[in-house]
Amino acid sequence: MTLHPSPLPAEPHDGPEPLGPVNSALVPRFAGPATFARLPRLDQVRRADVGIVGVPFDAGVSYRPGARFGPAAVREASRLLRPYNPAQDLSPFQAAQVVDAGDIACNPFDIGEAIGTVQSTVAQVAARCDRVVTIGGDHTIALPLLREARERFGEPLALIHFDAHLDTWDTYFGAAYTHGTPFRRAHEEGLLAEGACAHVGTRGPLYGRIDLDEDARMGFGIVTSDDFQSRTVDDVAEELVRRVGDRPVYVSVDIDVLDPAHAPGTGTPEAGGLTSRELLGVLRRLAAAQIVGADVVEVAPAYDHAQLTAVAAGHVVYELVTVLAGKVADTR
Ligand SMILES: N=C(N)NCCCC(=O)O
Ligand SMILES: [Zn+2]
Ligand SMILES: [Zn+2]
Repeated sequence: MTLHPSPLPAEPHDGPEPLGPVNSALVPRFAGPATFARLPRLDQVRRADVGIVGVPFDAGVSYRPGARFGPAAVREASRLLRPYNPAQDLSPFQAAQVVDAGDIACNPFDIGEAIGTVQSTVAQVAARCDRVVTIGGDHTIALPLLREARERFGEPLALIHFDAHLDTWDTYFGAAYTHGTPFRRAHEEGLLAEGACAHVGTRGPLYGRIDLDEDARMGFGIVTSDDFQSRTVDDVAEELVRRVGDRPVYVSVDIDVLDPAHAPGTGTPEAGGLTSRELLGVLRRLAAAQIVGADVVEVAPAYDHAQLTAVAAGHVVYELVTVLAGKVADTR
C-alpha cells in the first residue's frame, strides 16, 4: 500500500535537481513523520549540501532541564515552513540539497562521552553534507561542534553567538563542561579566531562584574539586548559582518536570546530579550559573511506554550539554512 502520492525513490535520489520536501499540496503538512521542514532524510540522497542534525542532549544544564526534547519539537513545528523565502529571495531547498540527518544518539549520563559522540558523529554527517546545522540540545554541544568545525575548516573560527548569556563561565560545581561554559573552553582550546567573536543579545544579572571583564579579556565583542533599543538591525548586522571579516564563521543561537514572551520554552529564561523579528533580521543580513556552520540550542518544549518557541526556532533554522543554501547557489 502506498500512502505517499509521490513515492520515495527505491534508490537514494541522485538526479540533477535536489530532492525537495514532501509536497504539502498533495500530502497535508500535518500528516506523516516529521523531518525538518518535511525535507528528505540523509539516507534518501547520495549526498547533500546542507544537513540538519538533532542533538537530544541536556545533561549540561544548570537550571530547568528538557532541551533533550528540542529537536523533536522544532521538527514538529517546522511542518508549516514553505519552500520560498521572500526575505532572502531564495528557495533554499531548490538552490541546494538540504536533508534531515536525524538525531545523534549521545549518552545522557556521561557528558564527556556525549561530547565525544557529538564531535565524531557530526564529522560523519559532514562527510556526506557539506554544511551542518544542528538543533539542540543544551548549549554544551557548541563545544564539540566547534571542535569539529575547527578541524574540518583547518583554522580557528569567527563566532557570532546569540544568547541572553555569555556562556564563557569557568565551571559549575567544579564541572568544566556545561551549558554555561562552552565558549570559554573553545577559547582556551584555540578554536576561535581572536578578535572575531561576538555575543549578541546578552542581558540579565551576572555573578559579578568579573564575568564581563574575563569575557572581554578573551576578546569577545558584545551587542547587548538593550543596544537594540538605540541601534537598528542593519547597523548591528553590519558591525558583526565587519568583525568576522572573511573568516569562516560559526553561528550559535541560544533560543533564550529571544524575550521569554517570544520564546518561553527554554531552561534559563531572562526578561528583556530580542524579538523574533530582530533576531531573524540580523540572521538574514549575515548572508554577507562566510557562514560555514550553525546551531540552534536550548529549546525546552515542556515550558513552551502553543509551540511559540519551537516555531521561532524553526524559523531561525530556516533563515540559517537559506543563508547556507545561497552560498551553494553562488558557487554553481
Ligand atoms: N546557556 C544557557 N542557556 N544558560 C547558561 C546559564 C548559566 C547559569 O545557570 O548561570
Ligand atoms: Zn542562554
Ligand atoms: Zn547559551
